[in-house]
Amino acid sequence: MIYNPTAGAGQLGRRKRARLEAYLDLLEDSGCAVEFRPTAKRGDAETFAAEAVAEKYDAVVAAGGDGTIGEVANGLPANSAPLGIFPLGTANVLAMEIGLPLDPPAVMRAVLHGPQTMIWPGFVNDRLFTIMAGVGFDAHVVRDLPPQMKRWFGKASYVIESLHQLAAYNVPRYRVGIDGKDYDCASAVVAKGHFYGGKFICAPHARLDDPSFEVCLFRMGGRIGAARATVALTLGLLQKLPEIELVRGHDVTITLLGTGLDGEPVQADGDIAATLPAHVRIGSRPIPLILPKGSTLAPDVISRAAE
Ligand SMILES: Nc1ncnc2c1ncn2[C@@H]1O[C@H](COP(=O)(O)OP(=O)(O)OP(=O)(O)O)[C@@H](O)[C@H]1O
Repeated sequence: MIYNPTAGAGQLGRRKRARLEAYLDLLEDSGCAVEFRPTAKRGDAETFAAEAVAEKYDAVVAAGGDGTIGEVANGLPANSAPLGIFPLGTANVLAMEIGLPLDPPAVMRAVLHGPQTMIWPGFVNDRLFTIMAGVGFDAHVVRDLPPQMKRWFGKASYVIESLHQLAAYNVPRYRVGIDGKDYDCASAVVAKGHFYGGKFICAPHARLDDPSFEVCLFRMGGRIGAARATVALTLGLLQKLPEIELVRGHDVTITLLGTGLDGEPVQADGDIAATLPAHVRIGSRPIPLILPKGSTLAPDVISRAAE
């Protein structure tokens, strides 16, 4: 189990540590031998995960938020043990995507007995992501959000930073090439999962187990465009906006339109992963992921739905 002690926010963070202790007790009570590796700094999770070969472990569990899961996934070797999740982060989007509840007994049941599926990660340049990558408004929010504010206010810090950005947003535009066809937009989310920033739906058809992306293009720029998209997303009405376009694809290139804004950020799974220009592609091999029983991504549920 690779554990990020800094994941999660303030008061809630302390409660999350209590949850972690409950996980560990339950695992030990059920007879599991757990090797527990807390991270000391950014990047440690990736280093630890590189040792998680299937011959040595039955599972490698990322205990933290989406950033920690992303680091673990980046480090996993080709013959890795399956990846499990103990959600202890601020947003926990991947846990929501697979339908994983947050209470320790349910999480433990999933890790011990849950089905597995293969998920196809994406890459931004050489950085792996599991849920989504984005440029534009959301990448600016992620880049400029002070870590201390995230610790104090948790999810609310994203709302505060979004309002701050809206007040002074100097919007660039991007050229997004999807499988060879170019689009011009003010923001773009290249999605592997359909949830975004919580239980908000951005790319309704994106699936972790599908080796393709659904790209959500935000055509309207400026503060009004960003504000409309933010409000519509939180109300579940994003797809009703005429300026939103969904495009499926496998290979995405993103460049800045115009000049003068060097170092434009690209966020992946809620952390800054690259600066433009960016090439976003599907990984060359899938990752084995442990699911909760009954997850809509579980292979048996999919085949039952197909019947
Ligand atoms: N010991 C550590 N000290 C400081 N930073 C760390 C440490 N271990 C990991 N990190 C970094 O902490 C960052 C945030 O972690 P993570 O995303 O898991 O939590 P979160 O931000 O609270 O959750 P979420 O991404 O679900 O909102 C990661 O980018 C990771 O690189």
